[in-house]
Amino acid sequence: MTWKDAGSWAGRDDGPGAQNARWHSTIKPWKAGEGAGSALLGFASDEGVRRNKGRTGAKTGPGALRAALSNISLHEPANLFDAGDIAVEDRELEAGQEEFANALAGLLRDGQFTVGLGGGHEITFASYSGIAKALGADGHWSLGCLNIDAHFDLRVAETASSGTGFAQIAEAEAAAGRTFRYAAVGISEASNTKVLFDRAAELGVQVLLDTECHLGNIDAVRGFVAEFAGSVDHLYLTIDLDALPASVAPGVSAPAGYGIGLEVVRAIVVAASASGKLIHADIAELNPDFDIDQRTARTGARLVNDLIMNRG
Ligand SMILES: N=CN[C@@H](CCC(=O)O)C(=O)O
Ligand SMILES: [Mn+2]
Ligand SMILES: [Mn+2]
Repeated sequence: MTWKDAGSWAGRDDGPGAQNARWHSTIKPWKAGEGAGSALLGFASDEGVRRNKGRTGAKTGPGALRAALSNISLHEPANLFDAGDIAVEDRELEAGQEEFANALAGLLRDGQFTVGLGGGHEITFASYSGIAKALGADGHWSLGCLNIDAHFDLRVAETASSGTGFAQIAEAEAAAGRTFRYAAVGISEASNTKVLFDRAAELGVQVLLDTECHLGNIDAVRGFVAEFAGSVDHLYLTIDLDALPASVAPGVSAPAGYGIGLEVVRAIVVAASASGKLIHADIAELNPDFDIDQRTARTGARLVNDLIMNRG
């Protein structure tokens, strides 16, 4: 790991002290044993998106998220660490996922709450693998995977991609003798074939459709998250930015024609964070090449901030 993209941590300076704190003036490079806090770990990859025939460019997502986080004001004391990036080079996705998993497990063992900065949604299997390593691969723990996404990412294919993450997790959980626990929120009927809906039903996936995720239904949405979190030992939250409307999140591989509103996504994120079960979260699919005026990066950064600052 390297303290790459350190140049991303720069911004407005209104003076010293906690009253003027922002991310860029607070965050430090991570070193083991410096106390529990929240640690960022980037996954500079879009190989999964390339394999899934999407629009590449997400590998510069971690740096763009750091740049958008930099100026966000901090109203409470926070122990923030940056553990750098794991970069996927030369189409070596599986090796990169393994490297990310090892680095993540080290951060979790050090007592950090961790946030992965994607990268394509192939970060999901890397995140899951790191959590499993930290918890003990053969253990009897239960992990709930909560995905905010327009897509199930349950594709079954010869090679891993940004669209196969939860099928890979289902297989790994079955091999370890555990039950696959997956809740997907924001799923679009228009963007997932019947094959994928049938696979989700076979795997017992709990689903909230995009059309159900609106402010008029917010209590039910919060209840869905709380109930899912209450049913597992540990919760892993993954946010695919293509769950949001294309007007809010244009900088993704597959912009949403419908999408769920930011108020609802934030309510889900805060409910997950406040559940007391959240062990790790990540944010995926930011593609700065297609962003407009940092819209998607700023939205993603705000969600990362609110996730970390609302921990239960
Ligand atoms: N990360 C997942 N992506 C979607 C991509 C859909 C698309 O490119 O239209 C999926 O595989 O279903
Ligand atoms: Mn998606
Ligand atoms: Mn996805």
